[in-house]
Amino acid sequence: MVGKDPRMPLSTAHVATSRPERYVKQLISHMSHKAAAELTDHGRGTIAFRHGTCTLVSAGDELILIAAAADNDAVAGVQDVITRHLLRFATQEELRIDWTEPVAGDALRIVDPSIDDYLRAHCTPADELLRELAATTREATGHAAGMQISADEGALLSMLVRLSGARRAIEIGVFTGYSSLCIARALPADGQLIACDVSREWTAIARTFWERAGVADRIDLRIGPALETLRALPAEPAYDFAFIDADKANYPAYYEEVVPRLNSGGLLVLDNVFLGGRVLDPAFQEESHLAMRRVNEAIAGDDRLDCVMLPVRDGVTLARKR
Ligand SMILES: C[S@@+](CC[C@H](N)C(=O)[O-])C[C@H]1O[C@@H](n2cnc3c(N)ncnc32)[C@H](O)[C@@H]1O
Repeated sequence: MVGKDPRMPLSTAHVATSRPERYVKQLISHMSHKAAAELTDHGRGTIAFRHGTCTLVSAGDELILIAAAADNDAVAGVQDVITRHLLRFATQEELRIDWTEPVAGDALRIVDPSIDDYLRAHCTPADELLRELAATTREATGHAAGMQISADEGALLSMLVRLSGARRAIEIGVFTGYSSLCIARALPADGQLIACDVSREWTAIARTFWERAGVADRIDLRIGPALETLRALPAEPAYDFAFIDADKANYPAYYEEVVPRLNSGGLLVLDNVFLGGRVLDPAFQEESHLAMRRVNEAIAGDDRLDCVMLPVRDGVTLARKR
């Protein structure tokens, strides 16, 4: 992180246009003489100026711009350069470029609190056993209990496993077993979940709840660094569902190991892809931030996968193998 306050305000703009891709290319090509400008294969570009960055995304009939810099004045500088050039390039249409007020990455509200209350009130609620597991986790693990997935995310996992008809699943990051329980219960009786974690202490709680739920025989708990566990599995496609929710710095490696092992039509789910909004804010440069940006970028550009990123809790990516 840089300086005392690591946050960098960022601001976005959606520009309606029939030629977003062309503007991304033009901006990148023009700016590459004055700044570090880079174009990816999938219509996204980034321009790193001395005082800030701008990410450009061609999205259907929209050009999405994300400007970030050290302070509001510097954001305004990035906005100004991009706006002026875009208006100059748009000789055949009149563009409207309205930037949002700058906000720091870790101060973003992913979902409005009222919507959040409303959606929680309209999901199938967690049953008694899941509620007891959440309460036991709070009692036994204190602060760490915040790592547990929420009831609505658990319901989403169960729904996805059932919808995908998955039989064989892998989970990376068990903790006290909430997500494993949601996945395992949604598998058929002869289904199997390989559950990876390093902690014997936390997964001991998980085991008691899996027993009580009657799914312990479907769960194969592997204690040890998950990367080693994954690498020890046969490299061919064999799994229908994978959930990644462990140490963030290893997300790119987990993704690399999981995708080849997924069957065609198999689903990869990743939790915490926003890192509390920090992925958007270039001031955050810890290993976990860099890794999450890298994996988000890689998945979006991966021709083996179709993906959507959902604003569920701290961000959930669904990637289906083609
Ligand atoms: C966010 S918690 C998982 C929460 C869980 N999915 C749930 O629903 O409660 C992350 C877990 O990853 C585990 N973990 C961290 N580093 C790991 C590693 N290198 N290999 C395997 N597990 C790891 C931690 O022990 C912790 O239990």
